[in-house]
Amino acid sequence: MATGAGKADGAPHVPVLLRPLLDAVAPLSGTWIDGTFGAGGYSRGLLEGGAERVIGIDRDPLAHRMAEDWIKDYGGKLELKLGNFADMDEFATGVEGVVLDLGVSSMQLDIAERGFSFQKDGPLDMRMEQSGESAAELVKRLDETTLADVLYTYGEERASRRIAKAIVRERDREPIETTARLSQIVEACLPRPKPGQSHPATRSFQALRIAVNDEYGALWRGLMAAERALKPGGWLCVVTFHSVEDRMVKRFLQARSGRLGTVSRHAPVAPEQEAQFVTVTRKAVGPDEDELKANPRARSARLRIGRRTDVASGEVGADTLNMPQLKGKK
Ligand SMILES: C[S@@+](CC[C@H](N)C(=O)[O-])C[C@H]1O[C@@H](n2cnc3c(N)ncnc32)[C@H](O)[C@@H]1O
Repeated sequence: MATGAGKADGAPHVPVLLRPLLDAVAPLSGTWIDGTFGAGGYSRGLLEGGAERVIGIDRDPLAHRMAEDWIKDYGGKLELKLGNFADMDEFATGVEGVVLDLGVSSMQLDIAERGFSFQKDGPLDMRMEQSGESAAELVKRLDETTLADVLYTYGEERASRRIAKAIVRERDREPIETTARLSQIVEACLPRPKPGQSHPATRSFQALRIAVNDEYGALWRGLMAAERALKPGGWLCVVTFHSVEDRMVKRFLQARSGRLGTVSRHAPVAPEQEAQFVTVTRKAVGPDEDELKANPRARSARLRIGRRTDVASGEVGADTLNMPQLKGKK
């Protein structure tokens, strides 16, 4: 079996929380959708664990190029589709399971030209699909208030207004076109981090990446698409890397398992509804000590799993999921 999967010019992508996921859904069988193929770590884990077929989806053409060499080793058992997991039920329905391992891969972060990382100087790009509006164009186009809202809502950046003001001031002097320049502008707005704290630009880069790739919109539509794609008894497994995403998945599973509770303390309790899912993980599963030692990137990862019932699907509103909405955006 080829072993080169997942290597770009840096370290290979190490799959996060794969072991607890495989243990929770064992014994594996049938067809699975891996909606975030990346370096194919989950797809290989599923097939080697007993799944009969895996349909991998990735919106980044890089993931496809990097899989070319080794994917044929799996014969027809592993198929890779270029697309968004928000449309996964167009690729397959009646599946045994869906896995989503959200965010970006190490390969994407490691290539400076992709512009995802504040640790590598490159063009301010951040587009997973390598098409559409780049982060540099977004930073150029948005007005100060909307920029601040993006940083606050998508990155939970409390200094959002200060940073947005600095971005607007600096872009008037000279367009902000590189990751290093944006990183310096953000750093200058924030106190120096204490040991163990994350880099000051982490939240701003996360926010812009989420906006550029409409990641929350894709997650919301992807959860509903998974509901349509799964057969009764099928597994929905989602790994998230920050609290806003984790809350969306939690709310989705709560809402769809008839355990919505109160939306806020001012809202009435939602009426019981027929459950489309049974929640398997009441609490999100995080990495254990061994995984943390081996892979520090796993630090913020959280796994949630639900199991599909045989009740027909319906729409889930963005407000039901507490999906972050930018102010003034319909
Ligand atoms: C964290 S990596 C997945 C790594 C993978 N589980 C592995 O073990 O190699 C996330 C991948 O999902 C892709 N991705 C993110 N959002 C997506 C979406 N909405 N549709 C399709 N692919 C997406 C990214 O391009 C990236 O390659």
